[in-house]
Amino acid sequence: MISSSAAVGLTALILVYALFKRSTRPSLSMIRGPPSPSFIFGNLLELFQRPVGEAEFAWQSQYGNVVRFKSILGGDQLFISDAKALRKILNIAGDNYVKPHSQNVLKRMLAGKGLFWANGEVHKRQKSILLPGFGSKECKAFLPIFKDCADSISTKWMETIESSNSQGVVINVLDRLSRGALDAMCHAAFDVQLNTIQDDSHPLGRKYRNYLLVRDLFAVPSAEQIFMQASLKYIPEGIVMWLIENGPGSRLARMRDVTNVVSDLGKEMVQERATALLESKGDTGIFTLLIKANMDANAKKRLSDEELLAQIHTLLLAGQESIGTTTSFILLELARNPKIQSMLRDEIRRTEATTRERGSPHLTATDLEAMPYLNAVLKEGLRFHPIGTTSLRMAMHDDILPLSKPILGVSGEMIHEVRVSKGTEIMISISAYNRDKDLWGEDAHEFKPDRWLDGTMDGKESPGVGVYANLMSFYSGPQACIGWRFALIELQAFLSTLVGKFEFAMTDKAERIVRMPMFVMGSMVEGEFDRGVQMPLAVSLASQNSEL
Ligand code: HEM
Repeated sequence: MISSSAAVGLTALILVYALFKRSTRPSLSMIRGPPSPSFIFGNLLELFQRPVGEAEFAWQSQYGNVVRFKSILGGDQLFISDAKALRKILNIAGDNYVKPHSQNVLKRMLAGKGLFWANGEVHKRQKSILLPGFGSKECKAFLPIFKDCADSISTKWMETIESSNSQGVVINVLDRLSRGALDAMCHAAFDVQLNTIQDDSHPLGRKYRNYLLVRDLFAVPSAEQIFMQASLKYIPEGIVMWLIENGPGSRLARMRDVTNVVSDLGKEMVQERATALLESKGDTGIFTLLIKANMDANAKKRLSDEELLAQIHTLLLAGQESIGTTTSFILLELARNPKIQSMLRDEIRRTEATTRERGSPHLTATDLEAMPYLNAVLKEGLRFHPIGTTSLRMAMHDDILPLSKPILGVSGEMIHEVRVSKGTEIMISISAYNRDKDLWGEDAHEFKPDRWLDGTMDGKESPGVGVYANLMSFYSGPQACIGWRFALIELQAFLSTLVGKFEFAMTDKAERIVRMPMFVMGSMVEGEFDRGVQMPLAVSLASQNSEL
């Protein structure tokens, strides 16, 4: 156990080192930003203990898309949501902006030395191995798997409604959606059928579900936890990793526990399947790509054993949390906006009817792609509720960031470009970019799928960031989400199936949903934070005739 005097000593060392480092770094003092309520915590408590967007949107509205705020011990950090600056950081000069080790140690602990963690050449090698598995054709081929998972979720919800003997029932929709996303990921990428939708007994299902989000891991961190997390940058990576791997505390123990379960499953899958997969010719399945790279004779293309397990872990983590949470936030918006929900259901029913007429049992990927309202709802959901809300990057060299729109400096002068010096940490705000009124309109803070259909978005100059619909939700540049096509098809399958069959309405608890910043954004009910993440909606069978 680490004694309290050792903790005090470590904190004192951090303090001295942080103050020394700060005095040697050129300041960003020309840039305006919010007053810091505390020298120790800076503005971090506003960002990490309050709902997502509360501080960010207020800063964006008052200071613009580049804001200086305080991290711990008076250190300056930049908060950026300006499209041109983001393009420079992520697309043009990506090699200069790396994931800082304060974040990377956690990512390494959560998912090993995989894509989430990797920087530079290691990242390029790892990504080039996996990319062929995430092409458009490859992802479309997963549609039957996604559809099966959506049908299984429907069956479970149907059983709950029938057993309640009432028209509708309150269901925490996030639960089965997360299980469905985990099952879909395992089946599509690794050909393993967990069936956690039906049965909660699989160890991975039980341990993994909502792993990142539950209260004992990342939800609503205490001030001390926020301080420790921010101070990791002042401690060498090796020491931090040792502390994470050996340190006391229930959060660390839980993280280690889950990592062990995933590693065991990964090793089992590799042992069982490696020989058969290696013999398969021309197979670009995700697991095959990983196994073949692990055996590659060329060291420059090889994936080590440790990296192979890390990719499995990374994909399970990324594929599950993201889809379950995004779908449940979109269902929340549909419950808040019955007219939008009804219009979407009408489009689903019309398309299903056409599909039946041509003798096809299910909507195909082409059908889903051709549904304007479904895709408008999806884009708006991703814009409004991007589950990865921020991402940290650190400048390796001095640089100049161009701006789409000048900002007012502290002395009243207009600033057209921002000078960043080596070591500057940048908080990329995905959520603020996605609400920038210059890009999305004066009603950017409204959930309005019509903006994608009524010409509002036409004729606007492309901001040049993002991989889908100019949104930052899947990030941008070489480190953008590898699974974005996979995610879109899965979201289309989940939404079209579930909204076609069920009607979603608000509940008292749903009125109290707040979006809390965790590793990814989570939905919690005000007054019930001790219950972790949830999305309690009233679910009933949708009437067969829903035309408005
Ligand atoms: C709605 C769904 C999803 C959203 C909004 C989303 C969002 C993101 C974001 C914002 C990042 C960048 C994180 C950062 O560097 O700070 C990212 C990276 C990543 N995502 Fe997703 N994601 C989604 C679904 C998926 C799925 C389904 C998979 C896997 C099948 C996946 C795999 C990954 C991986 C491996 C990375 C790391 C990529 C790299 O560093 O090159 N994601 N995702």
